[in-house]
Amino acid sequence: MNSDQPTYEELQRQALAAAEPRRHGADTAIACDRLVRIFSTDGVEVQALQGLELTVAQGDLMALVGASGSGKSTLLNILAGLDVPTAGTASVGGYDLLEMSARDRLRYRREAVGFVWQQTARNLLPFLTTAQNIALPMQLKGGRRAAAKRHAVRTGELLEALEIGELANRRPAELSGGQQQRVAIAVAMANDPAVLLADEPTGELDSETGGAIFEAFRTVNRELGATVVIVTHDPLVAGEVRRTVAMRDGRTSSEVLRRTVTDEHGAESVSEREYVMLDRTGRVQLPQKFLEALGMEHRVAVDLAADHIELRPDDASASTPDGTAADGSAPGATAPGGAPEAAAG
Ligand SMILES: Nc1ncnc2c1ncn2[C@@H]1O[C@H](COP(=O)(O)OP(=O)(O)OP(=O)(O)O)[C@@H](O)[C@H]1O
Repeated sequence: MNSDQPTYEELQRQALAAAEPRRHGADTAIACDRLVRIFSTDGVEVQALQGLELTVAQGDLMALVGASGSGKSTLLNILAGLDVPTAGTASVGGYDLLEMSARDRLRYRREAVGFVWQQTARNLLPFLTTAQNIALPMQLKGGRRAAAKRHAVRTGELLEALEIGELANRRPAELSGGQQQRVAIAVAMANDPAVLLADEPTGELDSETGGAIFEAFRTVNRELGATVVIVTHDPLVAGEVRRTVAMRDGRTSSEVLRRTVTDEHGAESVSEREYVMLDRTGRVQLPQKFLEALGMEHRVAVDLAADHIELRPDDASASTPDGTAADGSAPGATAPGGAPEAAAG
């Protein structure tokens, strides 16, 4: 037997390790591991989530992007406690989203997460004023009678933080779309949730108003300490956050991290870096544009270098028996235009 071949015991150990749930640090707000959601309608199954992995740290402000049908809303509904995954694990703010009892689920939705919908009208009760809409989630949560004073204080804090104090006594019909969304953010933050989720919150607004709403999310993230996840098609929003995660075919496929760097003259600029997800079995999903640029399909040649891994187009069929490529170059030569490189851990 080839000595490079793993033994049966090694294979068994690797399989058991891969099946173990991932461990997450105490500063993790959202952790999804191999999340699957299958919908069945009229005997047809749709795999909306296909083993999705996502970790969001406490205090993050993150955008989730992806083509229509990639599974963004499905994920958000699960994180909001409105839908239950078919398999995998998901936890938010310490709540296990698969194992929750009906009672815990209700408490989770009232206290642990806040939600802002795209349809402005869906976020607010039309017959209540702004202040009453904000106070309602606190009243539903219940508590002692003395809580009324605490509710009023919290309502005041949110009116001030979101700069909507002058709208306190107006009903939703007396507010613009942008004002309604700012009130909706205040309502979602009423019970001080660990996580604030928003599905296309700027989708019905013009770009200037959308920018102001995004600023409101930034405020609750910075000043009220909420972890914020925004599903968006808006490139302005996606380009403004530190982390943008892209979904493809029911999985997280890549992400862009941005950070502000200061040069030796003190001038600040934003540097961007794109990463692809590496799952624990070693799978990566390479950007389609890279694959197309080098005509890569079916299989690629892979080599380990000192500090990275190199991927090249499959040249096996073009090689001559002595190992030189048909074009005369040495085996493993860098492909024209440079080859995409996968992150090495
Ligand atoms: N309740 C459902 N029943 C059956 N199929 C569903 C259901 N909800 C979503 N799907 C399917 O799951 C897949 C993912 O849908 P999802 O709404 O999560 O995508 P999305 O990325 O949010 O799309 P969009 O940007 O258009 O809102 C799609 O193929 C969709 O048709």
